[in-house]
Amino acid sequence: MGETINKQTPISSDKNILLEAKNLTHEFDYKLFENINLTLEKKESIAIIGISGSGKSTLLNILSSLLKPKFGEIIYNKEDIYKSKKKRLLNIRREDFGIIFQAHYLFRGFTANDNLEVATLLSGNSIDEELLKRLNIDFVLKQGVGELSGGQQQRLSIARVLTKKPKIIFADEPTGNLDKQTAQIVMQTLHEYIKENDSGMILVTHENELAMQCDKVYKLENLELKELK
Ligand SMILES: Nc1ncnc2c1ncn2[C@@H]1O[C@H](COP(=O)(O)OP(=O)(O)OP(=O)(O)O)[C@@H](O)[C@H]1O
Repeated sequence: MGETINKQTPISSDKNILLEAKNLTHEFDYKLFENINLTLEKKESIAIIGISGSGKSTLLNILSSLLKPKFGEIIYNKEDIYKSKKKRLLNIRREDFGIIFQAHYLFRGFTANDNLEVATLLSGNSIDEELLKRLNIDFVLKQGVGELSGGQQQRLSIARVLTKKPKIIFADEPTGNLDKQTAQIVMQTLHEYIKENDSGMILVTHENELAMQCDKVYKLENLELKELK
C-alpha cells in the first residue's frame, strides 16, 4: 500500500515549478531538436551544454520568450507564453524574465548609472550597492558605457538584470568576457540570487566547470537533451 502512495506522490509540487518546456521542436536549415522537455523549479539552476551549432542559443531564445518554436509550448504561470497576447508576452519578458546575453543591450550613450536607473524605474526596485561592490563595478558608475571594458560592460548588464529582480534568469555565456576569478564571482552571485529570491536560472555555457556548478546539466546532442547531472 505504501508503495502505491509513493508512486502517486509527485516528485515536485506544481507550486515549485517556474517554467516548463513541452515537446519543443525547432529547425533552421537543419533540425536542431525534437520533442524536448524541460522543467525549471524555484531555486534551481540548469546548465545546457553541447557542441557549437547544436542549437543551445536557439533553445535559450525559445525558453526566454524571444523566439517562437516550430512546435511545442513554454508554460509560465500556467499559460503557454506563445499563445498569450503580444502585450502579455512583452510584460513577462520585461518584468519576470532576466535575459543575460553576450551582446548585452546596454544604452551606449549613457553612463553606467543611467543604465541601472532604467531598471529601477521599470521595476520600482532600488540599486543594490552591495551587488555592485561584489561585481566590482561600484567605481565605474559615472563612466559612459563606451568607456568601460568588455568585462565591466558584461557585469553591468548582469547588475542591471538583477536589479529588476527577475523570476527566471536566462544566461547565454554570461562569463564569456571574464577572467576565471571574475567569472567565478559572477556565477556565485547568480547562484545566490536565485536561492535568495526563489528564482531559477537556465544557463548556456561552453565551460564544463561552470555547468557542473548548476543543479542539473543537460547536453544538447542528436536532437535531444541528455541529462548529465
Ligand atoms: N535566426 C536564425 N536564422 C537561421 N539560422 C539560424 C538562426 N539562428 C541560429 N541559426 C542556425 O542554427 C544553428 C544553431 O545555432 P545556435 O546559435 O543555436 O547554436 P549554439 O549551439 O548556441 O552554437 P554556439 O555554441 O556556437 O553558440 C546554427 O547552424 C545557426 O546558423
